[in-house]
Amino acid sequence: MRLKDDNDEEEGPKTMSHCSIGHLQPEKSFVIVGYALTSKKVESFLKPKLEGLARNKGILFVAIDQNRPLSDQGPFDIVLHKLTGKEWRQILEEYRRTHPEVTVLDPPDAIQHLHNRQSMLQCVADMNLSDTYGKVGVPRQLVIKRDSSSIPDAVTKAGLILPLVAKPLVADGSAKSHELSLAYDEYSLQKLEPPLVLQEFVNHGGVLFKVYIVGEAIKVVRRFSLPDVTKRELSKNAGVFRFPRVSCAAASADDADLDPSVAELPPRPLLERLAKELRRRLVVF
Ligand SMILES: Nc1ncnc2c1ncn2[C@@H]1O[C@H](COP(=O)(O)OP(=O)(O)OP(=O)(O)O)[C@@H](O)[C@H]1O
Ligand SMILES: O=P(O)(O)O[C@H]1[C@H](OP(=O)(O)O)[C@@H](OP(=O)(O)O)[C@@H](O)[C@@H](O)[C@@H]1OP(=O)(O)O
Repeated sequence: MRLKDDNDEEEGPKTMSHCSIGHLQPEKSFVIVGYALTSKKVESFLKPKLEGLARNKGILFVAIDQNRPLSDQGPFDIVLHKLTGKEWRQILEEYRRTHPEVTVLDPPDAIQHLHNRQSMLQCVADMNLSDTYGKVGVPRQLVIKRDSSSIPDAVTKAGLILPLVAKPLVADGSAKSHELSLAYDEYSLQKLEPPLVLQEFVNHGGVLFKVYIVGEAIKVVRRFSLPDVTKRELSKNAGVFRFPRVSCAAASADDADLDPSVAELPPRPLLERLAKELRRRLVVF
């Protein structure tokens, strides 16, 4: 896309935020990324450093005004969004229909199943990667749609082993969807609020890896996580413990002096296969 300056009559004024059109070279081609994100996400993601780096590579971020029709804004090469809700979904679908030349990251249909913790893991569970570089699996889990009094029985029938991590079924990015609990005993399970997913707690040495994938690029970061639960702790603890967001950006363990047995990053070939397979199955960019 060619972005000219403000006086260009052909293209009309651009809605620009976080960048000043006056600084642009009139004849330079820019990729224009319209973004629709929560203010929290703008703060954590659209850092001046990222914007500067992007601009040097010919990429401009432009805020989408959610109070104005999307078609009146732009033109965009890419629409980057992380908003949920039926109304926004319809706006994007309509925009995709009328602007097939614009890449929407990601199309609402493609990410719908990621808003539910059961369906989001299904394609991982369905994957049958050979065990050449390490195993890929999901914790054993059970979905409870309603009736908290039925949980202890359902857990016994499913043969799940305590402790269990309880996660809201809906994963829509809201603070509520991040409210996780750890249940140590069967009786306390009735205190949980469906709809939820119950997962067996998997000891993992108090460290986890977050894997970010963009195209062929794979970036792994190390984060502190929940500590292992020992048999002794399990026998002396009871009840449900709510835990705040663990493994967030502030919990980086990239530079921590860790035992090599937990610090070692997952093998690259495994991540590459996983990335390829997930992209194929999820049909996302
Ligand atoms: N089955 C489990 N066994 C042990 N720890 C778990 C389990 N599930 C989640 N955790 C812990 O809870 C944290 C949050 O889990 P969640 O499933 O919400 O991950 P997430 O979706 O990757 O989180 P985020 O939205 O922050 O990226 C994990 O980082 C991990 O520390
Ligand atoms: O809060 P941050 O900006 O850091 O981003 C977090 C992001 O929240 P947001 O996109 O809603 O803001 C989360 O998305 P939802 O599960 O809520 O959809 C999830 O992707 C986390 O892994 C991200 O943490 P990070 O991996 O970057 O540490």
